[in-house]
Amino acid sequence: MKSFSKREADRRTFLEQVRESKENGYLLSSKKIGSGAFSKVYLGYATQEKMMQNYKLASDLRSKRHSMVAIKIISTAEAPAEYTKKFLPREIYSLNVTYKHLNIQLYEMYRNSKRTYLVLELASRGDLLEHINATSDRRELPGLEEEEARRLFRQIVSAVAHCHNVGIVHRDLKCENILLDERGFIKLTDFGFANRYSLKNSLMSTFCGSVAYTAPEILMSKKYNGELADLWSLGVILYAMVTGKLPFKERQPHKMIHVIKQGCFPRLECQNLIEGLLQLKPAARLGLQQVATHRWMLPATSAIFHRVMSSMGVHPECSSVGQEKSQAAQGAEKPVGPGRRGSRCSASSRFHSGDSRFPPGGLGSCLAQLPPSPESLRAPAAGRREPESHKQGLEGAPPP
Ligand SMILES: Nc1ncnc2c1ncn2[C@@H]1O[C@H](COP(=O)(O)OP(=O)(O)OP(=O)(O)O)[C@@H](O)[C@H]1O
Repeated sequence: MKSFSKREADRRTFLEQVRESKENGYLLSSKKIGSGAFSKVYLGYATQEKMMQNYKLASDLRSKRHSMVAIKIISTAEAPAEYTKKFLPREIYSLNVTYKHLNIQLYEMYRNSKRTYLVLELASRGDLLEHINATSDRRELPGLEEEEARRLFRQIVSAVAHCHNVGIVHRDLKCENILLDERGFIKLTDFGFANRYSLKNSLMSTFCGSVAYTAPEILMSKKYNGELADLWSLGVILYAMVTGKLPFKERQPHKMIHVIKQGCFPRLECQNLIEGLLQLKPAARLGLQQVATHRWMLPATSAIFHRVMSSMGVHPECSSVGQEKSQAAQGAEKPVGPGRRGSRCSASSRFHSGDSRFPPGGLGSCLAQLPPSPESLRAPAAGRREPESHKQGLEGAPPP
C-alpha cells in the first residue's frame, strides 16, 4: 500500500499535470488508460479554443464527433537519458512521419523541464491482446473468428507497409501495441523502438521488441534487417489471432531459439501464410506485398478457392506463392515450426501476454553476448513496461 506521503506527492504531481495541460488547451481527466515504463496515459479532452488553433486535431476530432484524446505523459526528469535523448525523439519522429493511415496520430506535443506530453488520437477499445482474450471467452473457443482475423490482419499489414514505405521499421510489433478505435479499426502504436532506415538493405543491431514476437536473427544477436524482423512479428501476431495463443512461449531469449526450432503447431487455415512469415531465414520470409495478396487475405476468392479445392479433395493450403518463395529461398532446408507439415500439438486454450519481454536477468545475460554496436541498448527490465494490472488476469507467461 502507498504511504500517505507518496499519495500526497502523486496528488500534487497530478494537479501540476492538470494545470500544465489546461495551459496548453487540454482538460486532463483522472481516468488512466494505460502506462508504460516512464509514461502514464490519461483520457483528456481538447478545449474549443484548442480546436480552433489546431487544424490537424480539429479535423480529425470533428470526423469522430467527440473531443477525446489520449494524453501520454512522460516523466523525462525520471527517465534515463538514453530514453529521453534517443528513444523518445525516435517515437515522436516516427509518429510524425507515419501520420494518418492506420497508425495512432500525434496531434501535438508540449513539454517542460520535468515532462513531455504527447497528445494522441484515442483508441478507445483497448488492445488486440485484450480483444483476442475477450472474444475467446465469449466464443468459448480460442482465437478470433477467421473472417475477423483476416479483416484485422489486412489492416495491420497495411499499417506496417505504410511505415516501411516511409522508411520506418517498428521493431516492437505485438498484440499489445495494436490498439482498436471506437469503429473497430486497428491503430498501430508504441513507436518507442521504431527506427528510420535509409538503405533498403541496411542492417541493425539493437535488440528490440518482446521475446515472444522477436525474430530469431535478433535473438541470435545477429545484425538484422528491420523490415524482415517486422515480418516475423506479423507471423506471430497472425498465429495469435487465429489460435488465441502465442506460437513460441519462452521468456529467455537464448532459450527461445531452441523453442522456435522445436515448434509444433496445429493445422490452420492460414498455416501457409504463417509459414511464409515464420521462416528462420529472414530472406525466405514473404514480403509485405506477397502477404497482402496471399489468397487467405482475399476473402471472396479464397472462399471460392477453398471450396473448389476441397471439393476436389485437395487441401487448399497445399501450394502457394509463399511456399514457392520460401522453398526457393531456403533450398532444401526444412521450414521451422509451423512449416513442419503434419506435426500437431494439442493447444492450450488461452493466450499468454507477450509481456514476457526482457525479464530481469533474461535479457541481461543475452545482452552481454551482443557485439558492441553504435546503438547502445535500451535498459533491460527497467526500460520496459510492467504488465498492466488488467492484463495480469491473463494466463501468465510460462515460468522462466
Ligand atoms: N492512443 C492511445 N489510446 C488508448 N490507449 C493508449 C493510447 N496510447 C497508449 N495507450 C495505452 O497506454 C499503454 C502504454 O502506452 P505505450 O505503449 O505507448 O507506452 P510506452 O511507454 O511506450 O510503453 P512501453 O513501456 O511498453 O514501451 C498502452 O499499452 C495502451 O494500453
